[in-house]
Amino acid sequence: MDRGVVDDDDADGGFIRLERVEKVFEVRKRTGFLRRERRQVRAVDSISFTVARGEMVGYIGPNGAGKSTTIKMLTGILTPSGGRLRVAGIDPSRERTRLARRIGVVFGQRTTLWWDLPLIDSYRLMHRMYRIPDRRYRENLDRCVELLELGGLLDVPVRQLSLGQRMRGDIVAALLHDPQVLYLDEPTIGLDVVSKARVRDFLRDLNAERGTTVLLTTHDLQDIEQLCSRVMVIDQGRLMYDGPLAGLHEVGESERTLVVDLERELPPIEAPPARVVRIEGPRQWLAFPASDSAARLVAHIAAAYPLVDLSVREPDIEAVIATMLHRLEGVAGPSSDRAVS
Ligand SMILES: Nc1ncnc2c1ncn2[C@@H]1O[C@H](COP(=O)(O)OP(=O)(O)OP(=O)(O)O)[C@@H](O)[C@H]1O
Repeated sequence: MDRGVVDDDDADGGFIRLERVEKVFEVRKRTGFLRRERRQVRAVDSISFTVARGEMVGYIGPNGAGKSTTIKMLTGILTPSGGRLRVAGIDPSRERTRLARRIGVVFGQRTTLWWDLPLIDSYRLMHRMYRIPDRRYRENLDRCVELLELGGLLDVPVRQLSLGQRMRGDIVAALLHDPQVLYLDEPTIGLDVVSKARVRDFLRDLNAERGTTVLLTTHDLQDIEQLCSRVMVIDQGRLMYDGPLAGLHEVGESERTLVVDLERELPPIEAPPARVVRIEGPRQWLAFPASDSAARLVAHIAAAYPLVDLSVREPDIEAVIATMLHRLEGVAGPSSDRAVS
């Protein structure tokens, strides 16, 4: 890192700001009986971006792309090997404790709650650990518990909670100290449809009411679609795309699928640009560009065909990214960052 000064909060246009940030890991690999080879893994490779205060941004990419490494640098757990990084004007690895008061982190696959304690005891411990003023703690707790419908679960030990309940419990824990930034790593993984909707509604309200800046890592495109106006795609440590989700669908040529149940077996539905890709009795599957409106297509089919039911299936995030990367490589070689605006 070049210097250790503390800037004002987003005085120069970014609440979260990365300039050519790198993280290189040294790994030793056994290559023979007593021989080990040293190798460098460039987990994050010269990434630059800014996130404005109050933005909700998706941060996605294939496994091993460098997402967690970025988040760990943003929380101060890891120190960058190069470049410059600031969150709310703070250099995370130098002032981790000061930063901790301003950020909240939720890891979908892990919990920050005490496994054997009732939920409320974990919150009480956090109240003390973060030295949250009593009134603020009470207000935040009451509000989060009400909105996430955890009232009846506060006395239940964490290990007895369902995954969805535990996840909501973790989100409350991350918000008790009123953080300005929230990092969410797979916050809806493994949740049922109702729990996913509840978590997404809550995050949307939090962002609208408090202006909390959110960086979201997910494998669920609907998380991005419903929460983020902007998405960044990282691959092999490099930023490959930064823009709206619709643009990612375009560059990834992704398609959604409309599953239509008709009253009876009929010839293939005609609704261009959608095309029928499968028919089984009265059920037909239609693929259409993911950047197109599903509502228009549904209205057209509903007006022209005898419908019983229909549903929309989202494209798989990995498939969208794979197509996008393939196209970019085809255009300008693997190190292209052309899509980054
Ligand atoms: N502590 C470490 N030591 C050595 N290599 C590491 C370490 N942490 C991560 N890596 C390597 O850095 C690269 C990026 O890993 P990272 O965990 O950031 O990816 P990710 O995008 O979060 O992946 P996933 O979606 O699987 O969680 C991978 O090649 C990984 O093996």
